[in-house]
Amino acid sequence: MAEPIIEFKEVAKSYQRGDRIFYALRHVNLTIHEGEMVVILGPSGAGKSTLLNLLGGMDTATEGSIIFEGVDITKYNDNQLTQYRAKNVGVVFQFYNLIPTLTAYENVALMKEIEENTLDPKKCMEAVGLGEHFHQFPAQMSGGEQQRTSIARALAKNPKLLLCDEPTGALDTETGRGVLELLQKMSSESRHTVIMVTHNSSFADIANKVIRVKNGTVESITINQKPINANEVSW
Ligand SMILES: Nc1ncnc2c1ncn2[C@@H]1O[C@H](COP(=O)(O)OP(=O)(O)OP(=O)(O)O)[C@@H](O)[C@H]1O
Repeated sequence: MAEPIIEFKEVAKSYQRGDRIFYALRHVNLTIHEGEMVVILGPSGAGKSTLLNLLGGMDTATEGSIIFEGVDITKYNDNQLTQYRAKNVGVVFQFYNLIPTLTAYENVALMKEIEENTLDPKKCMEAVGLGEHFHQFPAQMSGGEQQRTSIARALAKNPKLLLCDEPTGALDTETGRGVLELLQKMSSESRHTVIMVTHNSSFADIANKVIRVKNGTVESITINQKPINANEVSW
């Protein structure tokens, strides 16, 4: 069994709403192992994005501990949290978030300007099957190609955690399946820990671990002994 990469112990995230405290998440206990493909499922407003943001150090917990490789990141100050994100976390969004005035290659290569120890942008683009598209601007690419570019950009950081928020949400089934296959390959072959938030319960079948979130709590965590290949998933 691989080592746990991240653990949540009694984690909560609350907000003050008027004179009340509102919990976006509470009593969250979970363990994610290196190289796992994890799917976080749940209805709108359940707390999925909150969970993803806490995993990525993009938000801070109000209670509990988040242990990454043995260190409690809830104790980090802003600088340490920035370092945590820079070194360990890549994010893929539903609407790609590419810079429209840069080519696909430049969008990926931009990481070199911002982060240390990045991977060769050319190799990252080839890894996602975009070897032929270096010089195209986002507007000249299909949705699937843009999402592959945004995955290549996230991979250029060589992140331990690859966090994906509805990565197929703007894509048709066939193209979405290609993106899921790529993400599954990232976890099984390159040992990236891939954590994906989705509304789509069919994606549970491709994950090693499925975390179901409802009304701000983790309703269940299930392990798939035999995840199906992403090219077989239908929705
Ligand atoms: N900054 C904030 N201030 C106050 N409440 C917030 C804040 N961020 C999130 N919430 C609340 O926390 C709850 C969970 O939100 P979250 O975005 O995590 O849900 P979600 O499961 O990702 O939903 P969706 O699928 O619609 O994106 C919601 O009720 C939301 O209104």
